[in-house]
Amino acid sequence: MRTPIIAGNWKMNNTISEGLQLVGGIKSHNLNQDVEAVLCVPFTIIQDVKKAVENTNIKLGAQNMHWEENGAFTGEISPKMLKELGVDYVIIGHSERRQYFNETDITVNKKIKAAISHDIKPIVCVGETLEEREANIEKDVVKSQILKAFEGIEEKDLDNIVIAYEPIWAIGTGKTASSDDANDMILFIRETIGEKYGEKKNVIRIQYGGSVKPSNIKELMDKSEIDGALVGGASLVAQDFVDLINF
Ligand SMILES: O=C(CO)COP(=O)(O)O
Repeated sequence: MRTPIIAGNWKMNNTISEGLQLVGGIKSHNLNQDVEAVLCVPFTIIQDVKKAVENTNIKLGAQNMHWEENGAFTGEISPKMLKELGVDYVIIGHSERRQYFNETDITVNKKIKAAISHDIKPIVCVGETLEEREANIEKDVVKSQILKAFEGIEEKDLDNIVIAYEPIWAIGTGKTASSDDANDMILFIRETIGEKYGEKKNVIRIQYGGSVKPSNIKELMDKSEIDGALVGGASLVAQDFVDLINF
């Protein structure tokens, strides 16, 4: 049985005061304890959100990190720094980072390895563009992203890795992949993991992301292969995030 995991990706939103107000709104509700709830917040708020979620089951995540522990990498944040802040999860290879900040399959792979070696759980993002889907190559694209991301990753680490399938055309557009299409791709990702790791494919958790909201979460979560959601816009509204966790 895989524990459902619903993670909010705040992206570049919320000052400290705005973020604390949002967390306060979320905490004022009862949350389904059978669902793992994660907040992936900007670096500037991590310490404050960490304090705010003490004594709750809400987990803390970052949205990116460098793979080195320290060094001459101006503007970067290292896994060691995140670990000291008590971060549980880190999003790796989000499509916005691949698109705007030159994230590649090679850096994604290095970051996954660095996260694991620092005991931070990576949420590894994959997904195709609209052009790739229209050209019917979406599965080739996603398979290639998965195989490159997992290069050199050991079987024992799969318990601590989450994959997020986020079709780029569904992010922030209001267009959700149909629950059948999302389930179909996530099954394909699971089979790809199975080709490399055998039965371990059944333990790795795979989320769907892209315009997930309270009105479509249940249909997605009812699907056999979908273990959770990575949520942008709807995670910025306390009531919506609570409704997602309590789907
Ligand atoms: O990119 C996403 C989460 O990482 C999805 O964003 P939206 O939920 O706003 O479409």
